[in-house]
Amino acid sequence: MLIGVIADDFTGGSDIANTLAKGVAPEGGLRTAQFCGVPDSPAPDGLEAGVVSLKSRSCPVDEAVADSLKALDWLLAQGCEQIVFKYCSTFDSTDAGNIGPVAEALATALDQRGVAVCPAFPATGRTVYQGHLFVFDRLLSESGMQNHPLTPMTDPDLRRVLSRQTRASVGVVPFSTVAQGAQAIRAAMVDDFCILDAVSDADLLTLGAALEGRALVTGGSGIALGLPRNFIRAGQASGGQVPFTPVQGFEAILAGSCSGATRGQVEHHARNHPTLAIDVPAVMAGSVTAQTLVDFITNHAGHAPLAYSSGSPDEVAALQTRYGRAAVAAKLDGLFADTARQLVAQGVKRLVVAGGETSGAVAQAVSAALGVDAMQIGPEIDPGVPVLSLKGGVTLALKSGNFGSTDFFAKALALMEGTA
Ligand SMILES: Nc1ncnc2c1ncn2[C@@H]1O[C@H](COP(=O)(O)OP(=O)(O)OP(=O)(O)O)[C@@H](O)[C@H]1O
Ligand SMILES: O=C(O)[C@@H](O)C(=O)CO
Repeated sequence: MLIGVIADDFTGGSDIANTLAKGVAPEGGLRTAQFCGVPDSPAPDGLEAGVVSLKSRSCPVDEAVADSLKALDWLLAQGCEQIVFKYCSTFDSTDAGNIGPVAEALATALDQRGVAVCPAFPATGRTVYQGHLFVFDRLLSESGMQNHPLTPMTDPDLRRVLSRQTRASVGVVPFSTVAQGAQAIRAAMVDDFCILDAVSDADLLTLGAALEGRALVTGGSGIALGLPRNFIRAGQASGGQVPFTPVQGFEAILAGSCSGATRGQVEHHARNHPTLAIDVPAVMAGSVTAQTLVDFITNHAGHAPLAYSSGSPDEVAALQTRYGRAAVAAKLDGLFADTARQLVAQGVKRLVVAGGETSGAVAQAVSAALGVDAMQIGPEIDPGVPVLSLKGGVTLALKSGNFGSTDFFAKALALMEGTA
């Protein structure tokens, strides 16, 4: 392996695996697989990039650092020459972490300064200008992310946000420097951490060239856009993916994301498909369980059934006040994981999941049930979301909360069975 990624959640892992597998013309991408957690055996032969997906975005800082360092050790043991720490394109974190402490631990372990920090992902509207993060035409803090259930983002100034999470120096390489090209960018990367402006894919390709040979890079999936070609041009990689085989069979959609995009997708899907709105107080009381969801799904197999907990910011806030933020999240993650486990036992073939935490819980349950940790990267459903193929003819789609078009759920299921 040449590029090794440590992703702080599973949808983010899928997102960057998709970028690395696709690459850009004319070189194309790298042979890439996504792993559920840190594997305890070597990677399959022939891979050029590997993405270790962790659930380290919202866990305690010490755990996030320890898991990330373990992932680093495994990736280095697979021969990786460049490590990417992948976090959310909306920089999801709190003043306690986990982006700063994890980035700092990785930089120390790899003895790196001048480490790139760039969450830009222009294809989904995330751009960085003068060190400030935008989602389409809004600053991050006015984009809806200020209401996120676990990591509310109320400050769009990434230098300030990251400085609250680390003692290291944080600087900005502004757009005017990025526009001057790779050499100017490299010369300007003098701080411990350097927030890199990028407003287009062309900027990301310039950054990719500037980051050639760096042992550590951090960012959203966009920062990986220009990295495969460095290895392909140097003759170290040849690229090309394992062809995707569509699968038929019973299907389910599970949504735990409360983001605006997911709630729009839920509303759209509910117009023409069987839909179960999960009663969260009943889940907390134990009267709605995984069995409730599985019964609903199996009763509606063949009609794209959706079970969702997604609620509005007011509903989420009320539930968190009543039960505690962590308690609701843990209960719902457990519910979705148990549901996925039972669905695998019943032979589910196509499973679409919305939300990073939710996807982590589900993907871990599915991979454990199937006894696999490597997932092959299939066709892209929407920017940042590929179909994943697992052993046993099971396909997964792990959708970041805010990604995907309104008809994402039906589109994903159709692509999995080759009818899109
Ligand atoms: N109705 C609800 N009330 C309170 N919390 C909820 C509710 N529904 C889901 N949650 C919790 O909110 C969190 C949503 O996070 P998740 O990462 O799955 O989605 P997201 O943040 O929109 O996605 P992403 O991380 O990809 O942007 C989960 O921990 C989930 O358990
Ligand atoms: O970068 C993003 O926005 C996504 O890959 C993600 O990490 C959301 O969970």
